Amino acid sequence: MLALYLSCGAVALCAALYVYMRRSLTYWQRRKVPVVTPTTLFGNYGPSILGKRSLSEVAQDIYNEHKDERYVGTYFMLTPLLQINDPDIIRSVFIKDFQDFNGRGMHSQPSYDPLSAHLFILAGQPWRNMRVKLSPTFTTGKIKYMFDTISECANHLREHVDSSVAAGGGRYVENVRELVARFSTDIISSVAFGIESNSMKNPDSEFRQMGHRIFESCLDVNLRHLLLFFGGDVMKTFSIRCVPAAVHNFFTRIVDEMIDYREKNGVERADMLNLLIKLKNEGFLPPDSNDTAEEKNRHSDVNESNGTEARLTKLSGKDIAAQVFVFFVAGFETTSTTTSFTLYELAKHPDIQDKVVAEMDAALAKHGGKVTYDTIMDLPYTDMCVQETLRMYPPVPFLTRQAMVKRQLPLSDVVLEKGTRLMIPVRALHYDPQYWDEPLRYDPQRFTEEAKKARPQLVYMPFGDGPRICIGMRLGLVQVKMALLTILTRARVAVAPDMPKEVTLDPRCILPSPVHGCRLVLSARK
Ligand code: HEM
Repeated sequence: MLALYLSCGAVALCAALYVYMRRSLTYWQRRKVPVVTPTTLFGNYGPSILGKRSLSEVAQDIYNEHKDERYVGTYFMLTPLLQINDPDIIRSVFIKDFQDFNGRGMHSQPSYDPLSAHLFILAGQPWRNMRVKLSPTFTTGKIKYMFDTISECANHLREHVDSSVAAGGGRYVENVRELVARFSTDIISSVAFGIESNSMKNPDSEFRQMGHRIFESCLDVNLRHLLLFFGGDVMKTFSIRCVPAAVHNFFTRIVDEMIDYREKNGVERADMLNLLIKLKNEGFLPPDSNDTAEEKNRHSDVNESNGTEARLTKLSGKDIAAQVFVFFVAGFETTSTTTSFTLYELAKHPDIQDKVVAEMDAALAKHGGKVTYDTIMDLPYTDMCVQETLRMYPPVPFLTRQAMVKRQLPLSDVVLEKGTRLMIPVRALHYDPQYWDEPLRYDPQRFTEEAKKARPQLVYMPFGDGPRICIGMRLGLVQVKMALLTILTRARVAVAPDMPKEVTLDPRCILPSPVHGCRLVLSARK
């Protein structure tokens, strides 16, 4: 009898589960939204969940198959995800109707996971307050203020290239992806934490190890990334943090110690931690004499109107830890990916490399042989190359937004429930032949002022757009150009013979990571 009850119970459970799944997977159909047929267990993201294709490549496949639709309903397992293909709708979501779409749909749980309360994850008023506070940290004036620290890291990179070239008798082979990851780690740990991580000299430095732990492709890390987007309730129920315990403990300990040390010893240093400690003690940062007129205006707007609440609230030690943590996470992998892919493309295109190097030599001659902030700003062609790299290899290949209220999707009659997630397939837009002639070809000329004006808005967004645009964009570009200048003024780059002809991205990594690294031959310049 018991066996009969158990069998009936199991059948009823399976039937209920089946009905629930079928109902979940007809969410878009019921709203008359064009839909990509999902599979029962994984929705439309099976290849990505199974580690066969990256999330952004799946979004790109969906885009290519459905690009006549302005938006298309998909499912991440059972979670509805509306993919937006139309740049006009994207513009409304990012800019015009931003107040209703200001979240990313990620989960912050400060009570047991203080590092998750950072700018990238926060939404609504807490995000707004934090953004108002942190924006003055990234102005031109503040980047100039940190420039000497960046230069010091570049000196270590130069010494490394010089000594390796000399040791190799004039040339050597290096995985530049790892090399520039070490350089970026040194910069971010130095400008954000005020700590010399010394990764250039010691590839196993603690900061470099943490970088590996955060982005390594393993089940633990991949699961946390997915849960951050799609499993807030699971994270809450089981008190799961956004990063493994070792990473959490490292960052919280180090920031506590640094704040304590600086406050006790009255230490001031030209870095972000210094600025954040000011935000902790005074609540706001005064404008800098080196800021542009636009930055100064924005600053006074912020302090006089909507910034009042933000101005009065002071940052806590935990807030500081979360923000420097996100500067590290958002700042090191993005810049090192961009630098290494630019070097790779220049190695494949010697004519473009010649033009870049000639421009660098001319800029150095103009600035008395010194690498200053102005030297870096005097590299317009190099900048076009970097922009083209960011088109072909966007370090953040998809973006998300979340409806903060029940409302219509702009320029449509679809009603979105509060909490609905939107997916913006950045990489797919960057490769659409409708906007980019021969998209597989590396061509910096796409970024002349005329070419940029001729293109529709919001088909190119390596830094996102609107009020949530990357806060570290200018700092990131300075870092990338500094690395390029340091390497290319010492050595010529060519693709190593053992590098495959085409780049294959690791399908298990959330950010683009070439499976075979990026092996280049560096030869002393004549
Ligand atoms: C080439 C380098 C970089 C690229 C391509 C990049 C790209 C991006 C993108 C696409 C976003 C999302 C924007 C959106 O949703 O509209 C973002 C946000 C962000 N980035 Fe960057 N980033 C870079 C460098 C940096 C650096 C150096 C830092 C800090 C040191 C940084 C800190 C952040 C932060 C804190 C956010 C969250 C902003 C917010 O939500 O208000 N990024 N970045």
